[in-house]
Amino acid sequence: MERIGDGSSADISHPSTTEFGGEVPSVSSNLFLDHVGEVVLNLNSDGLSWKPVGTTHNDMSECTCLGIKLTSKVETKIKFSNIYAVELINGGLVHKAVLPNSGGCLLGRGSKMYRFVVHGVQRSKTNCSLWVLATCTFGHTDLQTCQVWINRINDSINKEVGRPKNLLIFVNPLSGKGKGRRTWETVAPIFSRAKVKTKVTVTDRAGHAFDVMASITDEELNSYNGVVVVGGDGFFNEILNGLLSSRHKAPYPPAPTDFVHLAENNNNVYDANDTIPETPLQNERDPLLESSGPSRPGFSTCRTEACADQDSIFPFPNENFSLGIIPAGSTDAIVICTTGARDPVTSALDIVLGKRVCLDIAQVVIWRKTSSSRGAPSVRYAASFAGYGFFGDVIKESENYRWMGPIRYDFAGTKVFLEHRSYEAEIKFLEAKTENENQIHEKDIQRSWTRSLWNPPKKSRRLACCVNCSVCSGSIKSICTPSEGPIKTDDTSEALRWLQSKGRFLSVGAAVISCRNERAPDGLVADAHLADGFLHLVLIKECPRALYLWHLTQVARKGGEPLNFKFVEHHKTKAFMFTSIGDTSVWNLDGELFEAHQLSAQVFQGLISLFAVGPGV
Ligand SMILES: Nc1ncnc2c1ncn2[C@@H]1O[C@H](COP(=O)(O)OP(=O)(O)OP(=O)(O)O)[C@@H](O)[C@H]1O
Repeated sequence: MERIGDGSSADISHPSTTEFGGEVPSVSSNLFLDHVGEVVLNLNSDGLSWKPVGTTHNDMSECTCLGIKLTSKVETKIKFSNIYAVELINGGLVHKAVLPNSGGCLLGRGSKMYRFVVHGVQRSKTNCSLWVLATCTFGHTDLQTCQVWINRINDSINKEVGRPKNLLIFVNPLSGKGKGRRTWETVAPIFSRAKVKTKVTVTDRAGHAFDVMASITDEELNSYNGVVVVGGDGFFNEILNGLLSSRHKAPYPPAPTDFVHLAENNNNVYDANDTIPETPLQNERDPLLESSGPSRPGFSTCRTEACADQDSIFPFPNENFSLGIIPAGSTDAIVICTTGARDPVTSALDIVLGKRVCLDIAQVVIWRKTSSSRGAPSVRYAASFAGYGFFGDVIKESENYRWMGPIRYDFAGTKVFLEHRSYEAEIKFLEAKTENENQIHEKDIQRSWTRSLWNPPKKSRRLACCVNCSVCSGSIKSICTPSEGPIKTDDTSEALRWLQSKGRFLSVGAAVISCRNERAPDGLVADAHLADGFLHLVLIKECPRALYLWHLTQVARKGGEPLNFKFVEHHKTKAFMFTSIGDTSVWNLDGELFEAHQLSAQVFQGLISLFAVGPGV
């Protein structure tokens, strides 16, 4: 064991074992810990541990430190994986111990010390999804001793893999009733403390971030470890599309054999198995989006020449590049699904600590905006949800009440619910391996449900996504494995079979993830996972308003069973094609609106890496 210090502090004992699995500590010295007194601080390969001089472990169970009450001896250690910064602070007094029996010599009044702060995190005691900051101030009369400790700790945390060093940040100042900038100011010190370089862009219009992401060269993008969005789901969607639109090369989603798309202007026949063309697909502006800003794009594409000419050096998935979200929006479903909380500090800490999960992404191809349009197809990406009918109408209506802030969704939702509109459509979807099993299971439940309306149905088997989710990690071996998609139509080993649902629908939804949010605590589809490689189609057939209300109340209830109704179909699928018949609603993609008379969608498993740990249960 190596000792740091000039011997001015009290003698240290030489523990033969430590808190870390019996390993002998490599470094140890006596320091003064704020609010505790003199401690023996040990550093070994896992982290730091400390013990007040002259106390036993049992005494430690009552000690107060880190600005919080420590309730057990296990909290007298912190792993390097939970430390994000260490810094020297101005000399000053180290406060006396709060424990009368902390032992050792306490500093007398007026004794000056050099001090350094270890910035760490720990899980909240009341909500296991939340990180709380845990700071620990150590002092010593010798500056050199402090400096050696700082260097040692820094060396160790620099060895932690996957921590970002350089990030591109986009702040939407208008998110969630104008709280984007304030949210960034709250968490910015975490990034500077962790010595993460940030290039911050506060957007000045809708589409600004999309333009930057679409036009930035791959070379410049590669100089960053990721892009962090300070805003809501819609803003994240904008950046996701800016990132992928010009870089993600993949065929269109598979389509039923009878599908042909003839584009009028150039007589091009688009085959669903074509790779998406490199040239801009569509430069029309989406009239639905006009009201939101003067130059908001319909997410066509705006690649600059500089970018268009080069071969992509930006693979997906990309283990060196992750997206991050610091929630500041009105819904923040993606953050809630990926962190289990809606807390800017937790998200910022996940980012600086380099925690990552893989995220499925849906590619949506709009073949026809209206029944008569014959333009070339255009492509968008979604991270959480694509919804039509009720979901589209609510977002469209809510745009008129943006000034209300998040409450606009409740207001618009009530209005649209009372109108009770349904839309005729045909949905063809690929049969998933488990589909038969699901259908049988769901039919059983539906039968029992309709037989006895007053008895609650048997709970369906649910396996919600969680931290270290076995479904997601079973599907994706590591974040650097290539994604499974696209789905191949010529895959003879397992013939693709198309199933169909046709009729009048109150809504058609495809959830990529569970879409948990404050109005739907289990999400729209409770057992949709972050990276299960499936789209979860939820088709709500026309039904009496009272039953639809019943369904909605189940969505809004923790432990509710919104899928267990006769008029609700739930299908896990890899791809689907939607065609409207007659009147059309609008589509809502991660909260963003667009028109589509006909579209197809497929999922890319684990396409994106996101700074998060997954939801606590
Ligand atoms: N400076 C800006 N001015 C106007 N609109 C902007 C600006 N920057 C981004 N936007 C657009 O604002 C829209 C909504 O943003 P965001 O998703 O952050 O907030 P929200 O709608 O309040 O939250 P949520 O999507 O979670 O419901 C996005 O589509 C984004 O393109």
